[in-house]
Amino acid sequence: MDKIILRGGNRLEGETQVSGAKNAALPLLASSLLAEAPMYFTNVPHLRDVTTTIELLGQLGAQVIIGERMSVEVDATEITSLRAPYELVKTMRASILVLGPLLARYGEAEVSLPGGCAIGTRPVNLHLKGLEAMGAEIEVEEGYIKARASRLKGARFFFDQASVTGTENLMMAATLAEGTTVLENAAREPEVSDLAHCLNKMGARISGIGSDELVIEGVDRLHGVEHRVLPDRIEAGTYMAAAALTRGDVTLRNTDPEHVEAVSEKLREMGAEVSEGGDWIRVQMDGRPRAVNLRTQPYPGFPTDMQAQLMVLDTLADGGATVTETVFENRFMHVQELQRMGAEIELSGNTAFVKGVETLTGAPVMATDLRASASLVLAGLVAEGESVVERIYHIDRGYERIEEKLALLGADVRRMPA
Ligand SMILES: CC(=O)N[C@H]1[C@@H](OP(=O)(O)OP(=O)(O)OC[C@H]2O[C@@H](n3ccc(=O)[nH]c3=O)[C@H](O)[C@@H]2O)O[C@H](CO)[C@@H](O)[C@@H]1O
Ligand SMILES: C=C(OP(=O)(O)O)C(=O)O
Repeated sequence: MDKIILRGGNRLEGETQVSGAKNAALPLLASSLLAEAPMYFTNVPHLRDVTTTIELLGQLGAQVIIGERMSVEVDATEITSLRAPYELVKTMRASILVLGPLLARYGEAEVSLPGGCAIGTRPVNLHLKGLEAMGAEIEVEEGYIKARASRLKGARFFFDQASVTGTENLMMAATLAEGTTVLENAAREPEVSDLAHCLNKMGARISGIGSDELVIEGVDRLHGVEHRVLPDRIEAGTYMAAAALTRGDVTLRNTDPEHVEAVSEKLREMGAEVSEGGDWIRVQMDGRPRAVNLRTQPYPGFPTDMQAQLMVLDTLADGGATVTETVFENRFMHVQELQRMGAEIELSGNTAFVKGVETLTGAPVMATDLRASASLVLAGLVAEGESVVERIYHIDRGYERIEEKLALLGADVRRMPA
């Protein structure tokens, strides 16, 4: 397994390009299953989860062509299978996103249950309940969700817990249902809106985009379109944190400042200067961060996918702070590893109490989740001596060439192949 080796202490300076968003690309690729003609996506990030999705679409019988400059064409007009196998779903929970489209277009789907993962149990009960409300018959047998519906019917569905992929799955299913679907307490994440805009270009009739109530009038068919994947706000946030942590000066291009506002606000409270224009953000920092409390919330609140990375700033802050995780029950895998690097953190339930220290020290570390691993890379940028971050395949799920981008900004970092 590849490792990332870092020597801490370099200040990050310069510019980097933000890639397309993983969490937008995955549902967009799945939406190709709804179209009666090929879909063409640009700004698709080169990530392990994207490759897994392409492999899954290929197994279903879609023709996928990977073009130049991160473009991907998906022709799902002649599907040969309606089954998403465990072998692929277990490596990427977002495979559940093929359920809604397959059921809506073909009246049948068999998708492996994703199961839990490092950050919690992560049930899909709301995806299933919503599809049942739309008339689907669903059975769970031998670890597979088996769903059938001759034609889905529009329904009113309330999410008792806002769910990002749940909203995306039901929204995609509803586009081809008979009648109108209303999704209440829908997720408002920008990736949900990006998908909704793409579906409308394909001929869907979705209103309320960006709000917590989506109204979807079903149509008979959707056509193929071209769509550019929106920039990755979590990748952007991670480089913003890296800039602040190393007391650097970094400008991010191809990004949307509005989508990272909650992170920018926290970094400003910590003492960074964050300036922004139409599609760029600059983060400058001098001196030690101030300790700042963090509490994760659905969008537009502070994202759970940035909790681990900003906690690293608190470990080096002047003062103490609490970090409260409200979205997932067990998203503190980074804590033990940060402690091994000298951080002073105490965990109690869903809250971490972080007391800032003067320095972290390099160590061999690893995590079994994407953002926890990213936070360890950030810690390695400032820790004294050498840090070795193992199990880098988790990072490759969500960060494109992280070591190259960081090295171009001045970090002492390299990947050691297995
Ligand atoms: C591919 C993708 O877009 N992944 C993102 C998506 O994950 P994902 O869509 O899986 O996360 P959800 O928004 O569904 O999860 C939010 C909360 O709802 C709960 N829940 C969810 C569905 C369900 O049927 N029942 C239920 O109880 C979950 O356990 C969790 O506590 O949103 C998360 C929250 O912003 C992010 O961390 C992930 O990066
Ligand atoms: C939790 C994440 O992703 P996923 O939902 O794909 O596991 C993430 O991107 O941080």
